[in-house]
This record gives sequence, C-alpha cells and structure tokens, in this order.
Amino acid sequence: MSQMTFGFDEREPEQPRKHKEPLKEPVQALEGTEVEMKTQPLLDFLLETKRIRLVDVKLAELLIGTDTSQKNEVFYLILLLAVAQQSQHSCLDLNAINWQNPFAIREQAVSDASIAAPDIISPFSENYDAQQAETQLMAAACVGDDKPLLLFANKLYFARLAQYETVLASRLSHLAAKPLNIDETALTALLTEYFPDEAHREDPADPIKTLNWQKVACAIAATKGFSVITGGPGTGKTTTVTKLLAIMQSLYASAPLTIKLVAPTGKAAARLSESILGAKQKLSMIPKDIAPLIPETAQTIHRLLGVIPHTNKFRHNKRNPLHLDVLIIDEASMVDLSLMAKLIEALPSHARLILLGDKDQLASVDTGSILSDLCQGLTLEKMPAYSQARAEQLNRVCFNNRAVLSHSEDSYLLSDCIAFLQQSYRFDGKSGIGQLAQAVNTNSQGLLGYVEQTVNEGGFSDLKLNYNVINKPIEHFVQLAAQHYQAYLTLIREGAGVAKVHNAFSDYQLLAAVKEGDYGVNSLNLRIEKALSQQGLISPYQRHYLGMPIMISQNDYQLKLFNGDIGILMHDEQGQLKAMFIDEQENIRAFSPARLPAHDKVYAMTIHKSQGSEFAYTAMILPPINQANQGINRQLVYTGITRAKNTFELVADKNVLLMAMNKSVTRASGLFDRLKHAAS
Ligand SMILES: Nc1ncnc2c1ncn2[C@@H]1O[C@H](COP(=O)(O)OP(=O)(O)OP(=O)(O)O)[C@@H](O)[C@H]1O
Repeated sequence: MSQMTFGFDEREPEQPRKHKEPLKEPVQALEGTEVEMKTQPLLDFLLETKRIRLVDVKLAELLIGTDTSQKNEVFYLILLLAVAQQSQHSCLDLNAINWQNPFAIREQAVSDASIAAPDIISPFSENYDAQQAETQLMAAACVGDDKPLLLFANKLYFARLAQYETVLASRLSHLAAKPLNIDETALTALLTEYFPDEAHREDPADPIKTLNWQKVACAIAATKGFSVITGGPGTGKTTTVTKLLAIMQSLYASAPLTIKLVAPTGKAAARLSESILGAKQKLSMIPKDIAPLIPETAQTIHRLLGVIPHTNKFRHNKRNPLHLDVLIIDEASMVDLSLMAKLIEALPSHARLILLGDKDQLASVDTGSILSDLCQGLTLEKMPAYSQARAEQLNRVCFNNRAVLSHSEDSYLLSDCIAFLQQSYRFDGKSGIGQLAQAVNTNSQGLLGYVEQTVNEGGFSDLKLNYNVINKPIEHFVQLAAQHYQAYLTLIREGAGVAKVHNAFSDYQLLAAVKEGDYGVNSLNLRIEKALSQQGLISPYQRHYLGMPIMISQNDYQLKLFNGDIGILMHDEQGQLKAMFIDEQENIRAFSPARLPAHDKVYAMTIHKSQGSEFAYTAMILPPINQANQGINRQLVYTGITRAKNTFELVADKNVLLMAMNKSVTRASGLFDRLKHAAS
C-alpha cells in the first residue's frame, strides 16, 4: 500500500469517533461568495486545529486577488498546496486529492477540537474532480507562466519549486544524452580486469539478483554523463565507485580527471572518505600510478558550493561553475530539490555526475524525493528497463556479447543511466540485520517470521528483537542505553582525545521514531540523562555540561556548523568547556557553548536525523500502538535498521512494526514526468 500523506494526516491517529455532532455530506456545487459563506466554519476549524496556518490563508487571499476575494475553490486549492508543501511534497497532485475530505479531517480530531465541528468538511461540490480543478486553476489570474503558481501534468506548484524541477529535468536529460567519446575496447578490457569472471558467481536459482550488477554499474557510469548507482546497505556502492574511478582515470590517463566526492552532511562525508579509503586498500588490482588519482576525502555539498555567509546563496553557481570533471554525490536520497538544483546548475558543462544512495530510504528532510523519483519502477529481482541499444551495449562491454541483460519497452533516456545493485555483501543470508531490513523493505511477513524464528532459536547474533514493550517498562531500555554511554563518558574522565571520545560515542546510538511522548526523543533524552547522572557519570545541572552530546538543528553558515553535526562538550587545553566537533578531514573544531546555533541533546535521536550515519550498535524504539501516529512507515523503519553496522536492537510492539511495513509513503513530485517529457 503506497500512499500520499499530508502533514496533518501524519499526526492524527485513526481512532473510533467519540462523537460530538454527525459529519454531514459535502456541499453541493457552490460558487464564489456562496463557497465562502458555507465554508467559513470549516476554515475556522482548520485554523483552530492548526491544520492550516494564518499565513497560508493570507497568502491564498493575496493570490486569488483583492477584486475576487471571495473564498472560492481556487482559494482552497492554494491552501491544500501550502499544506502539501509543509509535508515536503514538491507540488499538489490534483489526482491524489480526496475531494470529499481534502483536509483529511478525522472524526477523532473533530470530536476533540475545542470549537464546534463544521457541518461541511469539504469546500468542493459533490461532483468536483481533478479536471474541474484544473480548468478553474487555468482560468485563475495567479496560475500560469511567470505567475506565482504553475500547473504541470495535473499538479499545482509554487513557481519556485516548479522551476527547480525544470532545471533538474533539463540538466539531467542533457547530461544523460551527451555523447561521450569512449574507447569501448579499452573499457571492455578494464571491466574484465576489475571484475574477473571467476570472482563472481551467478546463481541460476536467482539469476537477476546475482547478476554482476557492480560490473554493469561501472559500465553504465563510465559511458554516460549522468548515472545513478543505487542499492541497499552493503551492496557495494563504494566498492563499485572506487573501481569506476580507477577505470575512468585509466581511460583518461593522459589527462587525469578532477574528481570531487560530496555528501549532504559532515557525518556522511566522513563515512564516505573512510569507505573509499578502505575500498582502495582492499582493491589490490588498482595500479600504483592510478591509486593516487582517486580522491580519498569527501566534503559536504555546502562546503563544495561555498556558502556565502548570512545568505542561502552559494559562491559557485551557473555564472561561477565548479572546477571539476566528475562529481560523485553519496547519500543522494538525503539531498532536497532546491540544493540538488543549485548543485547541478553549478556544474561546468563538460562535467559528469554520479549519484549514489539507497532509493528505499527516507526522503530528504526538505522538499522532494529525487532519488526515489529517478529510480521509479526499480524492483528487487527484476530486470531494470534498459533500451535495446543500451542492453546491447552493456552486454557487449560487460558480458562478451552474451545476452545477459534484456531490454524493455518501458525504457526512456534516464532508465539507461541507472544501475541497481541487488546483492548485499555486508549482510548475507547469515545476517539478521540484512534479513530484517529486507523483510521490512519488501513488506514480507514470511521473511519476518523466519527472522523471528531464527532469533528465537539462538541464530542471528547481530539482531535483538524486543517485542515485549507493554510488559517491560521503558525504564529498562533507558538503563540499557545508559550502560552503553558509559564508555565514552569514562574516556572523557580519563582525559582521552576528541577523536577517541567521538569514536566511542558513535559506537552506540539510540534511535526513536517520534519526538514527543514516553517513547519519543525528548523524553528518552531526559531519562537517559537522569540515569547517567544517578550513576555519577555526568552532572547535568547547567544547560551545558561536561560529556553532553549535542546535535546541531539549524545551519549556521558563518560558523560552518550544519544541521545534523554532532558535538560533545569537553574541556579544551585551557580547561574551558567547549563543544568539540570533528570534521570530515578529522580536524577538531571547538566552540563556546554560547556561540552554538540551535541544538539538542542527542543521547537519543530521531530516525530522520540519523540518515547518513552508521553506528556499530543501533537500538531503535517505536512507540506502542496507541501512541504510534501515522508518521511511522516502512521507509522510516528501514532507514533505522540500516543504520546498524554490527548489532541492531528493535524495541517495538510487533503490531506497530507490521503497521509500518504495510505503509509505504511517497511524495508528490513531477520530476519523473518532466524527465520522460524532456527525454522524448
Ligand atoms: N563483489 C564483492 N565481493 C565481495 N565483497 C564485496 C563485493 N563488493 C563489496 N564487497 C564488500 O562488502 C562490504 C560493503 O561494501 P561497500 O562498503 O562498498 O558497500 P556500500 O553499498 O557502499 O555500503 P553502505 O551501506 O555503507 O553504503 C565491504 O566489506 C566490501 O569489501
């Protein structure tokens, strides 16, 4: 079950109606002032219950114009667009609106609200539909080219977001279509060298999954100006890209390429640097003269683009492009629409772009879902949709003309640029983490049952399942978390260095799905803090104290501290309490706590904030069913599980886990349509 959710919809639990007043049927066809009169109670209710903001109402009034200030259907469509955007949708998909209950007013919320329930829960007439909405919007003065709102493929946009999508679609299509002068014979030889047949075993029982996708991915990225290499945890994205860079540098040996590696957060950049270095050391086939041409350090996207202090603008842009030949973006699922558009605009015209990431993870914190949009239609154990010419080319360079890859009528320009790594090398059949992640990602109760049984029989030593959240008090899990945090706090007391303390801290992380409630991050942070204080490990009597772990929650471009960066409060050489950060190059940066931008304690963090990070031991708590709101879904739980490197512990009511597995969410976007349109 895949569904589109708006912000308020994600917050309201589905409960039986306690009852106040019966909800009536939607209004019959209404126009202009009539709509306004009949729907005023609905508008009041939406404001009172914080489903919409006053600023959105003012904006909608402004957009429909002073001479037609009566609240008509267009007014309500603009409100719906504002709500959709606050839930990180790029647009309002007219085809996805429930016209009878467009603001997803749940009966529970109606009965709980302090103001009377509105008689009418929809401002639209009974027969109103997407087509009528489109017709009305097209006639509206605020909709159209060079207007504040835009319509595209039955989707309503704020012009700025439509503009980002247009830029992205046109630049990606251009990159994908650009002919590259590749010596195919040399490429074939290099692919054979880096992926010797004897090193890869295809399983006839599982032919698609066990196909040598890493080799195909290298061939795809070496022959296109734009490519995507996606795959789950440990499927070899970094290994593949390291081989790819070696192959590309060998192909261009006479004039080596300038390659830059970036990731959306400092943490993710540090992880990429570490993985590339590890892969380079492991891959003995990389010649000595080529190895130094493969970069080992990644940086954040913000650092690459060069933030102009006190603005959201960058030094590098269309007029001042970046100096590079190849750009690799890791953890691409975390990059939002606006940042990706700015990054792509700043690429020089000859540059190549390669995106790495897991398409099934949570989408970016901000608007958009670029990676999953680009990877639409990719399914495990299914052949991706390559064009005939592309399948033939890939079979030629990878498989000595053997017809291993087949083509599809559904292919289009960009599907020829996408590689899907399907086999995990880190989490094989013996790994409970891998199996649980797959069970969740594919919503397979059968696989989940197998995982549970194996754990019960003493197998899967990397996995701990605690379904007994009702009988075991939350305090038990708080004490367990506090035990794990003893290690880094002891190191601080012993006077260990910043790097060592940071490493010890990141060995364990408690993740929670929500912020509020007993099982939310805020409460867990306070309880763990109390437990550590009772053990005498910390003295949390001031706002900032020795050993306090913090996470930045707001970008500060001047200090170069960004959302998601983790610091630990430690004494500097002068004995001053400082927030110590360690960047992707292992440089230590110390800040007075008073100078820090907005930040939170981080004994526990939300799964959203954990994206791009990895922890040796990851514990994840989901709230019980009566507190489990609709924000809990498959992508969230899958992202939490895949943060674990060595051990994963789940604390959840099984019904909540099953509910999450069954609920896959998508974001409204027109990117895929635009790409198909641009490519045709
Ligand atoms: N073809 C292969 N054969 C055997 N081992 C492999 C292969 N490819 C990758 N590995 C190993 O699997 C592990 C995971 O690989 P890698 O780090 O490249 O995956 P990833 O997809 O980048 O992982 P992440 O989930 O961290 O993003 C590494 O130990 C790597 O050496």
